[in-house]
Amino acid sequence: MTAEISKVFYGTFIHSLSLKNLEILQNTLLGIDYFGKIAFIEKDILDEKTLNEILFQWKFPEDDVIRLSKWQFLMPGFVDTHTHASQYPNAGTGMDLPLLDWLKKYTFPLEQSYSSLSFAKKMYPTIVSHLLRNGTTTAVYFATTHLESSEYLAKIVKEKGQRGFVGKVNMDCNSPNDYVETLDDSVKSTEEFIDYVLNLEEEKDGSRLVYPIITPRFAITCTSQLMSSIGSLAKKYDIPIQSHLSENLDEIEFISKLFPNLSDYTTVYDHHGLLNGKTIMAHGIHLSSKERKLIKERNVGISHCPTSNFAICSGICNVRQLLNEGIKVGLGTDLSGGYSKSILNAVRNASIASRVVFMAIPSKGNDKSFPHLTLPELTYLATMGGAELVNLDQKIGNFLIGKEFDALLVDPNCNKSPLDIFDDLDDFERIFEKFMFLGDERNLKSIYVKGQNVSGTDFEEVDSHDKNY
Ligand SMILES: O=c1[nH]c(=O)c2nc[nH]c2[nH]1
Ligand SMILES: [Zn+2]
Repeated sequence: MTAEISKVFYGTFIHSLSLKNLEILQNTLLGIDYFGKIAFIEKDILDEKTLNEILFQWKFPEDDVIRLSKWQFLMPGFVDTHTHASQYPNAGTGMDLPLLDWLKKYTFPLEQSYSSLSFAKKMYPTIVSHLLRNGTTTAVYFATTHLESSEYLAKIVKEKGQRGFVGKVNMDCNSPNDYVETLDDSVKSTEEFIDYVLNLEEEKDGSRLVYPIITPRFAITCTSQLMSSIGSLAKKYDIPIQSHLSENLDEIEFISKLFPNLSDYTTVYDHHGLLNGKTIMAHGIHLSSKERKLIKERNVGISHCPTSNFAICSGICNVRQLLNEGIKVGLGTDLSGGYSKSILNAVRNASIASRVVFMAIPSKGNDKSFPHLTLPELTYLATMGGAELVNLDQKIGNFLIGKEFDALLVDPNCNKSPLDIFDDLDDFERIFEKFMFLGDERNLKSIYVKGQNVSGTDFEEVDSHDKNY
């Protein structure tokens, strides 16, 4: 017992041990060291004497313990595995067109505005704050093609204390005349961007919270040469890759015309060296079984973005099938195809999407059980599943000793809470389910990344019935 302890919580912890196993730990004491790592977890502490003995061993003052009040709990922070920070100003608008028309009419013109750094300075701090405030402790961002604005987004993510992957977008064809790069510029500025992000100041333990991610927008807007070149950069710097895959039927048809010698959309990315265990592909709705097999073989993760899929009518991803086939899945908000910045909203729409898939397939025989995504599965996708996609599952995603403490202190009983608790009826499992389906940022009393409370000054104080903090 050598680690110095910086924080100790006592109360209820809810987290995923696996897709099927949601663990609820009550009367639990959890300590965090000065590097933000979980140093100890002691379960079933039912009396003050035992509690004090443990605190004494860890040389931690009893008065400094953060005691959660009745019905409060801590859960792992959310991982948003796919979102476009640049598109936030359009969130909640422009849901009347399918993908390719939507890009042309609404999305490309907005993204072009980020050629101005002062526009980026107005927008990016707001979106990063909103995501954090909604419990997203790790986010995987698309910026735009613009180097300076993309660097600024990475700087803001770092300053606000969020864990993040930031991508400067690459696009050198099939794009508007005023929003397209040359092959050379695209590759050069991407390498400059990587260098900038990798040189942002490290954490006190030498690790980093913000990483660059290679971001070919999608195979429609990238030439073969561009995809191969930035695939090489991903290899050279050993950094992750993100893009879009099989979102919309017109998109897939366009791809087959652009790459007639390659058998399908997934193979296009594979051919250009873009598929590996650090690749995140958004959507993956209309994949053939051959494509799913390749995705599994390459250990690529799929970011399921149901709100976006419903809003711009792209289709409904059969997540159950992906999971059954052993493909990694996380959740994404996909702003602004998706209108909501909250992973809680993605959880709810993932639940609905899975029920729609079930209803669209005529039920067979006597088995009337729903193959919809369950609460433990949805929780896993929003936390551990996301951590797997960003290859941080050994570091974050649940509460195990040695992991970094990325967590949400949830107060289901806060002032103006969107959910009601009935003491005679409810238990922690029901309260947790209510939070996942009814809760919102008002319920998030504190947000921790690597043990630091990042709730910050731009957060409104959430009233509480309890004065322990
Ligand atoms: O949902 C999406 N949002 C985008 O910005 C985009 N670009 C290519 N494909 C895309 N899909
Ligand atoms: Zn997207």
